[in-house]
Amino acid sequence: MAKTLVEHVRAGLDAERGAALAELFAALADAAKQIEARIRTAPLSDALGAFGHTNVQGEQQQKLDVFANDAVIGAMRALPSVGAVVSEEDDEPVVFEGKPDARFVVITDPLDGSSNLDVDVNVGTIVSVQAIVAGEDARAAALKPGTQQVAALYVNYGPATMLVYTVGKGTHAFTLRDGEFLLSGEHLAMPEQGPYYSVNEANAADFPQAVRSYLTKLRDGSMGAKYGSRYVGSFIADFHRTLLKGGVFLYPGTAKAPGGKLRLLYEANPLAMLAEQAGGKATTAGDANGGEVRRILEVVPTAPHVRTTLVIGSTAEVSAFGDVAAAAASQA
Ligand SMILES: O=P(O)(O)OC[C@H]1O[C@](O)(COP(=O)(O)O)[C@@H](O)[C@@H]1O
Ligand SMILES: [Mg+2]
Ligand SMILES: [Mg+2]
Repeated sequence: MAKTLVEHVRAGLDAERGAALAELFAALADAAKQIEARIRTAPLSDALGAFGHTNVQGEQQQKLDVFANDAVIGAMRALPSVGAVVSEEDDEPVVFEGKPDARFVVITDPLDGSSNLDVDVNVGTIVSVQAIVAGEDARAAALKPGTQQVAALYVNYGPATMLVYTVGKGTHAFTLRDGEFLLSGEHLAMPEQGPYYSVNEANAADFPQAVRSYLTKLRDGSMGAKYGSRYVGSFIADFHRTLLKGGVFLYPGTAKAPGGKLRLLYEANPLAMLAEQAGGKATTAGDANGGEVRRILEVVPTAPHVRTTLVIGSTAEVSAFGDVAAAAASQA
């Protein structure tokens, strides 16, 4: 009989911590089941389309962004252990008063891949968990580097609904069946080198020279293999494939977003932790002059919605990017 999510989390940790995180994951899984049910029948209801409000990112919120946000916040509000939620959809942290035993701040992208919602393509939910250290307010607790994450998880609403998590003891996958997330992949190992690169090449003209040289290297076979290209446009879907098959996903700086598009706290950090726990790697993509490439998890966040450039995936490809960027910087 396949292990349930709660059983697996409890089994991997000491009793006290296991119980607290199992309770948190069970509540997140319940929120994910609500979101999954809404997405699955969305074309039959009025669940699709714009909500008619612009969020702190300047993006048109989709109705399902708001639904997913309410589902996650609602589930966290009910838990004594969660002091606040930092969400892509809310300008400021949502702080829950009157919780003396609060020990976690939950940081979330309630619905990732919103541009794909109306066309029935994979979307996801992303969560990072930071501890609230005594005397810290929610915002300070959230603005810690990714190395201090207590846990990270995502849900991929695809042909199957899958939940992938880490608490720093490997990366594990679960599949939803009959209302239960059941273990379907334990201690996932990202291949050291993979067949695909994934980037929005429509922005290629704006990419820093180092990124353009790197993409040429992936295309011309000088990495010892000729790569295929895959880009879904939902970070979760592109990451999930990279986790299972290997390769690399990049979101470098562009003219529109020189500092990158993806958000450090609730997109890059949790997936970087999951990647590293599966033997992969995640770095920034440097700046316009190929400048310093840094381990994502060591970047100190300056604000809840700060963006970052990103290169994430198999060690061979991500390390090769670091080498290309270093060479470009030495010539600059
Ligand atoms: O359309 P672009 O510029 O390639 O951006 C796609 C990226 O934007 C995102 O949709 C941003 O995430 P949200 O949908 O949560 O805002 C990522 O999922 C995806 O990787
Ligand atoms: Mg997102
Ligand atoms: Mg989102």
